[in-house]
Amino acid sequence: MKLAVSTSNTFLKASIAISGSKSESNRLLILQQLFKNIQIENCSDSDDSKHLKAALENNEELVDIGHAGTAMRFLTAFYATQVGRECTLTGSERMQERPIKILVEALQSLGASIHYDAEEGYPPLRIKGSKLTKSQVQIAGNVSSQYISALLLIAPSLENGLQINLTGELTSVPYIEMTLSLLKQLGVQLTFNGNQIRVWPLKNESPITVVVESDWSSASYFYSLIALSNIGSEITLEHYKKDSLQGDACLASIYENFGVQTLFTEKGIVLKKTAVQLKETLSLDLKNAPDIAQTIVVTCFGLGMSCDLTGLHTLKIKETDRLVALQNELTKLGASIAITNQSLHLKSSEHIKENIAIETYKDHRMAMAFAPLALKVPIIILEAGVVSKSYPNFWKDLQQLGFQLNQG
Ligand SMILES: O=C(O)C1=C[C@@H](OP(=O)(O)O)[C@@H](O)[C@H](O)C1
Ligand SMILES: C=C(OP(=O)(O)O)C(=O)O
Repeated sequence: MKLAVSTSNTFLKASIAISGSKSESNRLLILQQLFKNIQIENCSDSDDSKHLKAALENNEELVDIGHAGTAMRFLTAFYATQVGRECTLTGSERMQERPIKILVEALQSLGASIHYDAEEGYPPLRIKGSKLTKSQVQIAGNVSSQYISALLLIAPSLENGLQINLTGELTSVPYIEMTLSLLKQLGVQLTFNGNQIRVWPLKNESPITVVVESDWSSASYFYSLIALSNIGSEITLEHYKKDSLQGDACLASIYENFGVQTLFTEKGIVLKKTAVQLKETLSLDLKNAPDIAQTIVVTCFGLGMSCDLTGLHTLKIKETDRLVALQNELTKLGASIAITNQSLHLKSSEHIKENIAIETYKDHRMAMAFAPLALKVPIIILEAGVVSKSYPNFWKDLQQLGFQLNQG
């Protein structure tokens, strides 16, 4: 689906309810399967969560989780512990290019039976569930935190718990902390000191209802919309809170640089556009919040600001190589941009080219990050349906803000 996106209304006012965090939901779905006593409210309506739910509900031999990175990593660990279960776990073409060796080797060192069906180090995986009796493992922490969360999710179900020794400089740490916080909410005992995490087996499984906070990564597109809109614009986003488990809640302070104020209310957050003196260059290290990098670069471009973003080393192994994708598409719009393997440097530019067709590379965040530019110039988003990976209602919610969407 090709969408021409435009609007003549740069003064925004709306109230929007985004569904639950995909990251929290996917952790809870795995934990619910392991411990049965968990009720989940405001679960994510993302394709990724739907794929994970379907995989957990069906006992099929071939499990295909599409583009869902967390589902791939979390299910690898989960199936490895399910005695009597044997399956092949695979995903989309891109998923088969996203590395998983670090996690597989860690699980194998614990005694898991996992084999590669095609290329070593990548899905599809042939997994035979077994009882893991070892309780110490070493794993690199500098490639993807999802490998560590995958181990943490199964840890309380292991007979002797698990001690994880992390090597290298940790990346995406808030996601590890999110996993630990959810385990603590279930009553799991654990410690996280320096590069060592210890998790004890869960003994008392008392019933618990967890209400998932709405998704902050999805909220980023509304931060960008407000940043690019007129002073006085205001959007309410429901079901957000100040003491979030999601690292992307750092948006609230980052977007102050663009004149976006965040007010925490009973209902959620209210984003308001206020007057601000923009910095010439915004410099940020995003190793703790990689999923909002695309949103931030596009906001800077839309406001004619330059930016230097670092800590982006994980972007190359996500839904697409996001550094290359950003460079290609922003260049088409007239930007001057340079990338390295872990950073991005955008020069300020005064002009944005109109009616440019943005490729989305099967990456939901490319579509959603570029859409707010429609406040400045009409823009075309190719394969716009990709948004459903994390935010199926994105286009509908954008229409609520008065945007015109024409299918071509
Ligand atoms: O654990 C999670 O829920 C996630 C961790 C991050 O991945 P990395 O740790 O690979 O950076 C993030 O980019 C992804 O969208 C979700
Ligand atoms: C990287 C992402 O997801 P995953 O790694 O779970 O596919 C994302 O949602 O931006």
